[in-house]
Amino acid sequence: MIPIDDTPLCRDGKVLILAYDHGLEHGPVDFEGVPESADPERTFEAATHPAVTSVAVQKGIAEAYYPSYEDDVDLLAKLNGTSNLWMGEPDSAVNCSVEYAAELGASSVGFTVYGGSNHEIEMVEEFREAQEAAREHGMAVVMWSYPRGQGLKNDTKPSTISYAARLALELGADVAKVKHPGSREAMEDAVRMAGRTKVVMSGGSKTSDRAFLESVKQTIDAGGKGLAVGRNVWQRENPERILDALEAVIFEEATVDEALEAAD
Ligand SMILES: O=P(O)(O)OC[C@H]1O[C@](O)(COP(=O)(O)O)[C@@H](O)[C@@H]1O
Repeated sequence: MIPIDDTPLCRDGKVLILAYDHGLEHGPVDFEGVPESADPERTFEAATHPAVTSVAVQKGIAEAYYPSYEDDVDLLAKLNGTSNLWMGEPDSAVNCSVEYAAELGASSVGFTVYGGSNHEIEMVEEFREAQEAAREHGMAVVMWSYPRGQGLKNDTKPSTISYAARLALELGADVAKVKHPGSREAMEDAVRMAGRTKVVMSGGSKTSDRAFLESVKQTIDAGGKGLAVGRNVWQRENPERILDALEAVIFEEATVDEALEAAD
């Protein structure tokens, strides 16, 4: 574990990762509601908001767009990913090395592990290689810890999320990105299981401002350290407005009402 509070991934010990790997993970369907969102520059612009600690993208987007933003935005390079065209048991191809992520200017790396998948063994072995290489480069490691597979029917069950958080600690991640398990108590248990690994909530599909901010608030109140979010920011017509509200909830201990007021 490295002292990630001293890295750009954190601000005051908290984390707000703006994720934009959906073009690979879900495909163009995610850009349909707000067609401008297909342009990566729009998300890089949003990532210049002071609430955002890092932007998480795949190698190709980093190569093509990050050079114009490297002075203003911190880069988290996602090292693996799968398209929605893949119909097999959950798996994720490693498409970028830690060495290349460092060359691209990333200060941290992200890696998906599908615990419980029939491919868990290989994924964990690939994670080991990435985690140890990241240590050599002093880069923080964020695990997208998403238990899923044919044996797992409910991937947001509290016990599953606690296990996801624990997997991240056991395998050496600095940050565990997990789905919201449905209540503050369940998130508290996940935070407890993660020990010194910071827990951040995964944003999920777009919901109302209030519902989304309430889940983030629950995460912070449960001891979580922030959020890794995509659709709930850039699928909005005005990403800046929700980022203002997120800044209030995550970094300023605001209530949801106060945050909504601050954003208006
Ligand atoms: O849970 P799913 O549908 O596989 O979503 C994976 C996507 O969710 C994220 O982990 C977080 O983004 P969202 O906030 O949009 O859910 C992305 O990095 C990734 O592309």
